[in-house]
Amino acid sequence: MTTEYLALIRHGSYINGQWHSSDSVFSVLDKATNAQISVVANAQPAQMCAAIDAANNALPIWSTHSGAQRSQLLSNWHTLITEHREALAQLLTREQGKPLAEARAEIDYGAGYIKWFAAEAERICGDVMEGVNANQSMQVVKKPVGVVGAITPWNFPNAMITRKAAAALAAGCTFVVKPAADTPLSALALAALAHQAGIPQGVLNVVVGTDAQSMGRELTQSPKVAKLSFTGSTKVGQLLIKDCAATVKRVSMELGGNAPFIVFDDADIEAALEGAMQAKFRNAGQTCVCANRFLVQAGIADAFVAALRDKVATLSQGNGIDNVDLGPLISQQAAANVHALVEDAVQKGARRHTDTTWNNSAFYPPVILSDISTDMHIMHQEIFGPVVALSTFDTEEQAICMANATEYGLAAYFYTRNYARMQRVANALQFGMLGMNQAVISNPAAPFGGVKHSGYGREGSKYGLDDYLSLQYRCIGTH
Ligand SMILES: NC(=O)c1ccc[n+]([C@@H]2O[C@H](COP(=O)([O-])OP(=O)(O)OC[C@H]3O[C@@H](n4cnc5c(N)ncnc54)[C@H](O)[C@@H]3O)[C@@H](O)[C@H]2O)c1
Ligand SMILES: O=C[C@H](O)CS(=O)(=O)O
Repeated sequence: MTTEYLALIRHGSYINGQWHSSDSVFSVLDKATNAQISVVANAQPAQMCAAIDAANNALPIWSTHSGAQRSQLLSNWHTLITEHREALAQLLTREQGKPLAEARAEIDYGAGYIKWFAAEAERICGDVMEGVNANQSMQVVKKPVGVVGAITPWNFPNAMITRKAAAALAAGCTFVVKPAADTPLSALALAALAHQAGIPQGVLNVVVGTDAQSMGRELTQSPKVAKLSFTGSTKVGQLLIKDCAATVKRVSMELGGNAPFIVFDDADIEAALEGAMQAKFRNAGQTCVCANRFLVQAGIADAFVAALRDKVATLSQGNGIDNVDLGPLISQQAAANVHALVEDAVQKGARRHTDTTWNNSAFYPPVILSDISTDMHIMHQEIFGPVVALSTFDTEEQAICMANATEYGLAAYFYTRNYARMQRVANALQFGMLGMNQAVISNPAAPFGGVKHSGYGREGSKYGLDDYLSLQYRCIGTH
């Protein structure tokens, strides 16, 4: 298997159907062992420029492909990804750290977006309408926006690319992506399989390197790039939005989150506990939709914490390539950031319910804290680690107010068996996605995205193509 996943890697950027070397290289490390997996050519801004030119030159060819032809090529890509699922998953686990079972699930999830948009490519429809007078008819035609630039994060190095690329290519756009320097190999493996699938040169380009700022600037400032699709932190998203203003680009922003996980005293507690484990510990807490703030009704809080502690105690932690529940965080520094949030909370009065200690490595142990208050940083920042931060509430109104008290608005979760309460709370929560007695909510058929500082635009679902299409209105004189 090792040879297979290594065979998927090409050691440089994929531009215009060719693999590019560079004057310098950077190492990609196994996140569990810190051993070097591979070295990769470190792209320079000029190579990002070349990728943008390649995508621009490929536009006429690609947009003359019919929807059915684009669909077939996307289906070929999907088939190859599925055939190489295990090799892709092992590669992903090594460069990102997540347990192999989660990596396999991510490959399936990412491939699911390609399958979804292969079908959508054949369903791009406009409108034909009667004119407002006898000698007139009107048409609305959907057209690809053009060259799409994308910048993606390290926490889902496969699915965050396919979630964008599949929609862009289905719409008839061409695509240039800069993945995170921590996890370039999954992106390059996707490029290798896209090449094998017959996706024409220049249609999909992957530019890997460590100089994110310079390469990002090429994307935001090039007049040839019609749209920028970003997934990452809100802080970086805000910078990119500003930088795209000069060329009036369309932007999609999938940004940070601060998800509340509300448990009412009329909830199915066992279901809520299972949901809490799913919503908190996936990818060791490093997902944008992870439960970040647990809000539990006061009367059941002690029992909930005790039962959750018992479940957390069963979690295994270690090298993701083994059969563990929690892998390492993306870096030792990431673990230190999580620890700083825990220490701040404890110093300000939070109560610790786990006797784990951090050994200063990238492996951060699961922690449960209660008595969290609003003066603690952990209440307001993405934890991005396996830490439960729990507060209590008395009334439904208080729970809603606490849940909405954040600048973020990506995902929120709540558990109740009272139908009227379910409707009231759903209507009151200011988030793009709700898990109602459900903790795993992401799938290709769903419109994934947020509001407020979690961004805008939707990925997946029947709405997912809208971000890559523009409308042309045609008023036709029939005299
Ligand atoms: N909403 C979503 O769908 C979603 C999905 C995954 C991750 N995220 C968010 O992403 C963050 C974690 O990922 P991360 O640490 O990679 O985020 P990040 O914002 O630090 O980096 C994301 C990408 O942006 C690039 N980048 C960083 N600074 C840049 C700059 N100045 N100019 C251009 N590009 C730049 C990085 O190289 C990376 O490719 C969290 O906030 C998480 O919530 C959101
Ligand atoms: O971290 C962000 C991802 O979008 C999470 S999910 O896999 O889409 O739920």
